[in-house]
Amino acid sequence: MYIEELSLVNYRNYDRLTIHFDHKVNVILGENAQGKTNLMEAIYVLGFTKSHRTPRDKELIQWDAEYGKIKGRVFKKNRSLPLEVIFSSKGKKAKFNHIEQKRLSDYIGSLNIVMFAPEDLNLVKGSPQERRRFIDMEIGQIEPVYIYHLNQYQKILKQRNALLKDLQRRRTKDTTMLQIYTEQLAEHGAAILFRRFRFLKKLREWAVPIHLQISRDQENLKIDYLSKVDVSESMDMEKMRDTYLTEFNRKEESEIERGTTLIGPHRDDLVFTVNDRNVQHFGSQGQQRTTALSLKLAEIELIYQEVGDYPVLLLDDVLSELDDYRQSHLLNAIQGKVQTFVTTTNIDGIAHETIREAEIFTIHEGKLVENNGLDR
Ligand SMILES: Nc1ncnc2c1ncn2[C@@H]1O[C@H](COP(=O)(O)OP(=O)(O)OP(=O)(O)O)[C@@H](O)[C@H]1O
Repeated sequence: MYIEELSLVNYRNYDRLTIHFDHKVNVILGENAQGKTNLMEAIYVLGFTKSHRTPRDKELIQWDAEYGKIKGRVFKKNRSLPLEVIFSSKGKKAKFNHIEQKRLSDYIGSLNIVMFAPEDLNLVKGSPQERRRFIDMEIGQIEPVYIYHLNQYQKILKQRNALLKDLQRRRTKDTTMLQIYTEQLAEHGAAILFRRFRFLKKLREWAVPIHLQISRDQENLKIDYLSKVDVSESMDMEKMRDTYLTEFNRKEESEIERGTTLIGPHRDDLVFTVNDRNVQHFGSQGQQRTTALSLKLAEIELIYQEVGDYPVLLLDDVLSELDDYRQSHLLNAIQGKVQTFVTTTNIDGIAHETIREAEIFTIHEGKLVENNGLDR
């Protein structure tokens, strides 16, 4: 799939902008703080209806404007489809093929995106929350029902934690309501966990050989799921739910004492091992970067396998962070098959032929000042 056209109205530092993109590689060139990342973010938001940089949608609307709009035309499966996401003080709306989607989970998946930004290089080293976010976003766009379970889970978790705090304060023994929340949490928790295991199994199939190749046959990558509950990939969803229920019952007293939910997918993590050493704690920066790159490349292939179309790839300021070898591995892997957007302040630092053939858009203060691409 690829984006044919993008229009912005009152989005961040863009008043109005319409761009027609090349279906291969597009370079967004500009000095610092001109709006390169804002443009990448807009594409990301068109796919996910939320930003990768902020949880606050209000920040996406241009200062002093009433609303902000992103419109795009995506070519996939031989059709050109209009997408639209609008933000205002009343909330956000997402339209697919001119029809407003009631639930955002019905919209997500319309445009598949893989983003690789400098902060992703910290995926291995960063907090468990970052790794959970990574799997959640990826599963969500392949299987939107996952988003429904995640949203439900978060809602119930909040209510359950409030109740646990209340029980802690009141020191009551009546846990009828807690039981109801526990059952609901176990149900959605198992739906999440089951899909995470399934996703990881497929991710490994791609990421392990890619990692071996990038490391010139030197590094064996392992990806494990870390849970506080004794669950395994071979369990079915029902068994996972029962395991959660048993564990919640066992932990009930300590949960009330602590006033919070102690187990569940919101506490889980991923562990990356290279040649039997934990990369997070013992990996070199190079190994951590190779791991992040292998995961991103694996994601691209996995989306192709699952949805039958390559996603759009956003490389925000990341190429210059990779050494020449990793840079050309990445660009060789996507060459000719994945529509790619690259931001940079200086194109000279990227020698690869893919970039030399790219369409180049120069951005200055939220305006497209030059489009000197293929017809240079
Ligand atoms: N809601 C908003 N309304 C108007 N302008 C905004 C808004 N949010 C951010 N900006 C402006 O957008 C600009 C930053 O753009 P962006 O983050 O895309 O920079 P960039 O071109 O990627 O630069 P760098 O290379 O430094 O990352 C800043 O000038 C900032 O003031």
